[in-house]
Amino acid sequence: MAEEAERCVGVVGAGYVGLTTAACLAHLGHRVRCADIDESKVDRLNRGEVPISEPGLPELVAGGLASGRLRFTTSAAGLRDTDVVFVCVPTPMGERGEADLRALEAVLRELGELLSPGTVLVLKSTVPVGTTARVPALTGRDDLPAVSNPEFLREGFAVRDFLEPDRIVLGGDRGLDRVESLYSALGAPVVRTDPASAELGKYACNAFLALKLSYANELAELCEQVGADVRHVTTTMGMDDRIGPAFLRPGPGWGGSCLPKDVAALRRSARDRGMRFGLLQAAEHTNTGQHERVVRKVQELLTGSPYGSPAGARIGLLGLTFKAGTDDLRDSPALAIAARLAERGAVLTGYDPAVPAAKGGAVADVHVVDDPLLVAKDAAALVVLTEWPEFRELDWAQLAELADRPAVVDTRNLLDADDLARHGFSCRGIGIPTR
Ligand SMILES: NC(=O)c1ccc[n+]([C@@H]2O[C@H](COP(=O)([O-])OP(=O)(O)OC[C@H]3O[C@@H](n4cnc5c(N)ncnc54)[C@H](O)[C@@H]3O)[C@@H](O)[C@H]2O)c1
Ligand SMILES: O=c1ccn([C@@H]2O[C@H](COP(=O)(O)OP(=O)(O)O[C@H]3O[C@H](CO)[C@@H](O)[C@H](O)[C@H]3O)[C@@H](O)[C@H]2O)c(=O)[nH]1
Repeated sequence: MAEEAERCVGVVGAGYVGLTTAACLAHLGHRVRCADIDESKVDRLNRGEVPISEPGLPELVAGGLASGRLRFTTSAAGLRDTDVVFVCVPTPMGERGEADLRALEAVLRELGELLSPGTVLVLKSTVPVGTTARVPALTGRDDLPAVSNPEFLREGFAVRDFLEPDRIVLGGDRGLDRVESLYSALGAPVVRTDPASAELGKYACNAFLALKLSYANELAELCEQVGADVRHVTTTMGMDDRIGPAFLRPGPGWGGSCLPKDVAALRRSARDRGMRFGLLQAAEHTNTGQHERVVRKVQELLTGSPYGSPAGARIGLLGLTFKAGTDDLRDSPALAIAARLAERGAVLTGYDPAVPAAKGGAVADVHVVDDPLLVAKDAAALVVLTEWPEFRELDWAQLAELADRPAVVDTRNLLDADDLARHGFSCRGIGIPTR
């Protein structure tokens, strides 16, 4: 990388966003110092061990450490001589749906005490409108330009999305050139705007994705009522350029560490300003209803069997993470559905390729195993909750033999229902004709 590209950049938070930002900026030739309060995480990272599952990230971290361009520290003081600092700490859902900004505010107060005049403070965490404008008050400094630079990466594609973004959004009035120059090698389109529009733009995207998904899930329900196939309906929709094919796959409901909390925070922001934003409320309502619809499908499969209901029935769960390609369990619909089944007395065994049994303690209500065959053993029903492609390749003949009853609810429409029927499985998908 050219010598002039080398800048000293600070990153606070070494999670999905912070670690990806730090490793990718080092890859682009910048000198990066990344701080996190989690000592064991920092130790592991300095040894080149990446604690999250993201394709390409271990290689970038190793490369950054080897070149000396990337270093991890537990102390924000390690960021003293940086010239731009990206804040990437969590902004989880608070008790009333609002974004909990305590970690972010603590970091800003700390940075206010140590940064050199002129250091640009970049908020990459997802924050409600008005947060960037509060940076001078929170740092106690008016010589630190503040820029809103929301992040749009998806888990499982973090490195790719960072290095090939659809757009880079920068909101602020000072320091924008310096931040933009860090990304110049990417050649991505840049939206320059005011901080409020940048902050709201991020929520607007996630909320729109959630609306699209709830729409697809409601359509799927109607398809079942009228005998249509939601896959054909959404193909028809997706071929319209104005709609597009993405985010139309029905499923067990939308989850993950971002969509649910961001929809709730946007709704809260609207409510605080006297606006109801009923569309968001409807999308959330549909989403919790979707968990219940899956439980109902399991119940239907058990009706007429000796079990009659989930009470006391062994139910096997295939997939626990909120989507395939990640090991993240935060706000996973699979776990919400597991909780509802457990409430009705089901005995749950679960398998997920990204969740080793050793980590199974983190999954309430579910006995996590390392072998999908164990999930099927004596099961009254199986439920596919995450769209891991390897589930298609399972030996379904053997699963049928192991199960007490060959019955499956496929919430991702992942499996080949004809193939399953050949092995004697009765199968219920979402919004598709029943086998
Ligand atoms: N995960 C995603 O896909 C994604 C994508 C876009 C935006 N975001 C947003 O980015 C932000 C971070 O999300 P994430 O998923 O990377 O979080 P994360 O939980 O994966 O990581 C956050 C990191 O910050 C550290 N941290 C917490 N408090 C700290 C402090 N006071 N000082 C230093 N470090 C601290 C934690 O130890 C952790 O390592 C959130 O606002 C989120 O909404 C997340
Ligand atoms: O057709 C689809 C697509 C997605 N999902 C579900 O929707 C949820 C969210 O998926 P995805 O958006 O891929 O997950 P994240 O990695 O959380 O990414 C979202 O949240 C991030 C954090 O804000 C943003 O940066 C990303 O742009 C945004 O896509 C998951 O439960 C998916 O299973 C479906 O059910 N059907």
